[in-house]
Amino acid sequence: MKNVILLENVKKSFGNQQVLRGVNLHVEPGKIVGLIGPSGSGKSTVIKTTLGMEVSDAGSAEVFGRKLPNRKLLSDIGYMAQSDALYTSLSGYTNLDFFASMKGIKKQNRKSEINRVAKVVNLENDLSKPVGGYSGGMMRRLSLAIALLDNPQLLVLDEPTVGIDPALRLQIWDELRKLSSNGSSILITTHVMDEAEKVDEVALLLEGKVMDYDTPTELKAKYNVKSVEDAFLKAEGEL
Ligand SMILES: Nc1ncnc2c1ncn2[C@@H]1O[C@H](COP(=O)(O)OP(=O)(O)OP(=O)(O)O)[C@@H](O)[C@H]1O
Repeated sequence: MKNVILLENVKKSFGNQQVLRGVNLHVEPGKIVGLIGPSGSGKSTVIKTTLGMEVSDAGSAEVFGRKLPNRKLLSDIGYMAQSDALYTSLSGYTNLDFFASMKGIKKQNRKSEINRVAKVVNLENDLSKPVGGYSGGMMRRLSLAIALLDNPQLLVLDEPTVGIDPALRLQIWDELRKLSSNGSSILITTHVMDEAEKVDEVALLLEGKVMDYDTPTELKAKYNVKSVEDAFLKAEGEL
């Protein structure tokens, strides 16, 4: 399979606001693709139409060569939404255990897998606490740990590092890189521009389209700037 994600000419309006005006995007196996764009440009909408959570008005969206939603494929995808979908009255451990069982991880393997993902996000000492008492950053970390369960073939992460300290961010990026070197693909949205330097390909979402798609190095060369942030600003016409 050439592309794990393939979006062709995807269009989406909400009422009379056209948010996506013909989005083309692909994610190849083992690649980390960063989707960046101004607030409100439609990054989450791209993700939701990819995963079949929003129905597009036109165009096609395929994951692993299939249209979503598709129950069978869902267990191969780790998705982290922008807002946390957690059971706040339950402990971190029980949340992880619930999602681990949803993903079909066998009971005898769950404990070690839960401890592994909790360690990646530094939550191993907070697992017995109820999630309702977690800080915002801790909830983001727990959501990310849930997405990482069972080393999915595809990770789709919507702003995963908001509210996460720089040191832990580095640790998380190490884990994402490890996953991708083992063949997993990752589509990630971010506002943190130094994270956009770490991806394999950057997709610039502007005016409802992917205006540019290239490696960070090529993008910087093309716009003759020193950072992805400046390339982004130049593409936006702000530099
Ligand atoms: N379900 C919906 N109903 C109506 N409007 C929506 C809906 N979902 C998104 N929108 C609108 O579509 C636009 C794009 O939203 P989206 O959340 O995709 O942007 P984003 O690039 O992810 O933004 P941010 O970076 O701020 O998270 C916004 O103007 C938003 O108000």
